[in-house]
Amino acid sequence: MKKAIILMNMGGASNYDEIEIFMKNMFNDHRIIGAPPFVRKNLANYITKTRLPEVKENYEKIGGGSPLLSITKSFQKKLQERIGDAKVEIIMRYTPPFAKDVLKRLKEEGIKKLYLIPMYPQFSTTTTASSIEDIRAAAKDIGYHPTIVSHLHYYDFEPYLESVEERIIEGIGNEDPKSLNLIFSAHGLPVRVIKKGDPYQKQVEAEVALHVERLKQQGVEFNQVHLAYQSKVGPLKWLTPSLEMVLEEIKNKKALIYPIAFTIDNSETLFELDIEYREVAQKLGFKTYKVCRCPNDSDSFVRAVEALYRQMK
Ligand SMILES: C=CC1=C(C)c2cc3[nH]c(cc4nc(cc5[nH]c(cc1n2)c(C)c5CCC(=O)O)C(CCC(=O)O)=C4C)c(C)c3C=C
Ligand SMILES: [Fe+2]
Ligand SMILES: [Fe+2]
Repeated sequence: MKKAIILMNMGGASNYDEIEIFMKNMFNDHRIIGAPPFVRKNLANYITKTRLPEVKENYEKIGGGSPLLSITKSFQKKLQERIGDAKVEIIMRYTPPFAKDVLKRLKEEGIKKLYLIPMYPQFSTTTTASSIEDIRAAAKDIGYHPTIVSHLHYYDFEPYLESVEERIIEGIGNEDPKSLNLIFSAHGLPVRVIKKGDPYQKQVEAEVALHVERLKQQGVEFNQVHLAYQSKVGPLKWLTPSLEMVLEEIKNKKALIYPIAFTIDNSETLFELDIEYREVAQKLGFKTYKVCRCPNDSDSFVRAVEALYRQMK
């Protein structure tokens, strides 16, 4: 039977033209903004218009676009080299490649089964659920009825944890870990979303605990370990403590940041963490401020996703 693995992610603006597309699509997603469709459409246009100039400037500082798609393509190529019995495809939620276009092609190619794998380790209704819904709706729209199986999360999957710890150890470099404060920085979410039952925060916390324990077993202990939330937008109350709050409370002024909600580097890691929060840390007098890379297209992460696929029935 002809099969395809679908790597699902949010998307990122690869160039200036895609910034508006990304923002409009994101703010029109009912999983992101829970207002009725008409209100959401107007709100999406308003937020996009007001945020656009600032967001454009931010992307300029990381070379004019998000690296999310290009790194994902490299990951796709490496995964495809290891997988002979299925095609590996990418579907982004807010920027191309869109679900409808990819699925039309797969329908024509006679692909009968889809294995959906999120590039998000923790499940959230705002990310993984939104992508799965989008793919199911697009398939229905074009009259395509493959068997669909989905992986919902892998925050506790050993091969994935290993690929993260490899990056943390790489980030430590020549420093003594006991002199560093490790901050796991997770993309924030409105508290309202968590109160409705979204398991994201619980899964992030559980993953942090697993890393602390596993790193200790590898002889890697830090001065302190923290969990913080980044990327707040809009007036709602979001998860705390924010990364800024945590940086303010650290006494030894030496921080190593690990972006725990992403597997692929993007504007939130390259711009927000590596540029914006670095400036905050410098103002606060940090002597060390390092941001770990995401697993990206590392062999260990490619092997982890291959292992996830092999578990799917
Ligand atoms: C407005 C609400 C938002 C929610 C809820 C949200 C959840 C969420 N997002 C990611 C991953 C990514 N977000 C990225 C960018 C981004 N996210 C929001 C807003 C929400 N995200 C905005 C407005 C933006 C654009 C940048 C900005 O204006 O700050 C990206 C980066 C894409 C790129 O360009 O490289 C990623 C990745 C997760 C994991 C998540 C919930 C758990
Ligand atoms: Fe986001
Ligand atoms: Fe952000």
